[in-house]
Amino acid sequence: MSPMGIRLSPLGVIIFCLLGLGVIYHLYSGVIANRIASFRQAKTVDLRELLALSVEAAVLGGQEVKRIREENALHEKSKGKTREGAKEMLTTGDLFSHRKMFNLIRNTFPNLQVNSEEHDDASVHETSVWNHVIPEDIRNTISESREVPTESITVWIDPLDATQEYTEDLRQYVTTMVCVAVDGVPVIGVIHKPFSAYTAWALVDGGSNIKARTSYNEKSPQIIVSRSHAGKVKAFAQKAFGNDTVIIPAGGAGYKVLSLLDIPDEKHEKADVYIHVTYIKKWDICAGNALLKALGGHMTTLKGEEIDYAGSEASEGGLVASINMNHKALVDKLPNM
Ligand SMILES: Nc1ncnc2c1ncn2[C@@H]1O[C@H](COP(=O)(O)O)[C@@H](OP(=O)(O)O)[C@H]1O
Ligand SMILES: [Mg+2]
Ligand SMILES: [Mg+2]
Ligand SMILES: [Mg+2]
Repeated sequence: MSPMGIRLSPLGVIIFCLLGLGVIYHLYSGVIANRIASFRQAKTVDLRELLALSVEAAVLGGQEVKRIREENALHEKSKGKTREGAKEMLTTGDLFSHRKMFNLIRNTFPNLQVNSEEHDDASVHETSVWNHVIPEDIRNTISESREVPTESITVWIDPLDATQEYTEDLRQYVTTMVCVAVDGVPVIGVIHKPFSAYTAWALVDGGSNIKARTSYNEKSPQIIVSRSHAGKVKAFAQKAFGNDTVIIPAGGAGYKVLSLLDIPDEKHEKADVYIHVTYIKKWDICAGNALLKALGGHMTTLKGEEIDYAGSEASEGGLVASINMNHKALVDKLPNM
């Protein structure tokens, strides 16, 4: 007899414990499975998968950008001012594209550090997850997977580049962009043009679906610059390359990088060098930097320093981008800011 007068059968105790464990397992099996899955995928990510996911995210974001423009439902507002005092615009296109792009990437790889230009205060539940199907063009170009530690990755998203031009209905300048940096070095770049359904992608030391043009004018380069955040870039370029230098003002950092490459679009302007002299953010330039790097080109600060795509969003020191020319000689021609 037990002290309480109740006799405990050992078999009964065992059955009771097993039942208890069963109930606990039933209640928490989902949680446990998720923990195991996230522990497994916490360690490494395949860059080829991440490239395919980045393309998918840029395309899906682009669909939102296009839809909102076509419905004329931009609801534009100012979210602040740049250091130089220009209005920083936010539209429904930026926000809806952000929701698609950010959530698709985070739902697929919950442990990745993803930095988007936009934020979603409404925290809308967007549950889409990538289907892990790598498109044929990527599989044909990049035959192997490449695993890297998850903790070394920073993803930069620009859900809508050239928002100013988007509000002015200058659709050709608009892009969506995804960039993946490993230890701060840009390795994946995706620039998507929603209004012409064109996507450029590249994985450094892996492959790309875009090439450099066959020739560039190194002596008297045509310089592509910002049209809405120009600062003193025109005088800067003329000081370096002479008063007759052809300056092409254009919207969007993504658009300007593509203008240096061999893009199959007659209407997309062509330039030899891209220069920006005001402050800019890493989501604006990382994808272009990765694309150029993959094709043998360069994007640096105006002093020729590499840009570190880890840490804060700020990129000080302006930028100069070129391909198939002597980048160091180009930097040496630039005046001191
Ligand atoms: N001085 C500045 N401060 C903050 N953002 C800047 C900037 N100059 C350019 N940008 C951003 O860089 C992108 C390209 O600019 P531009 O078209 O003038 O060349 C734009 O991105 P978003 O449209 O994504 O905001 C723009 O907002
Ligand atoms: Mg913006
Ligand atoms: Mg941008
Ligand atoms: Mg943007």
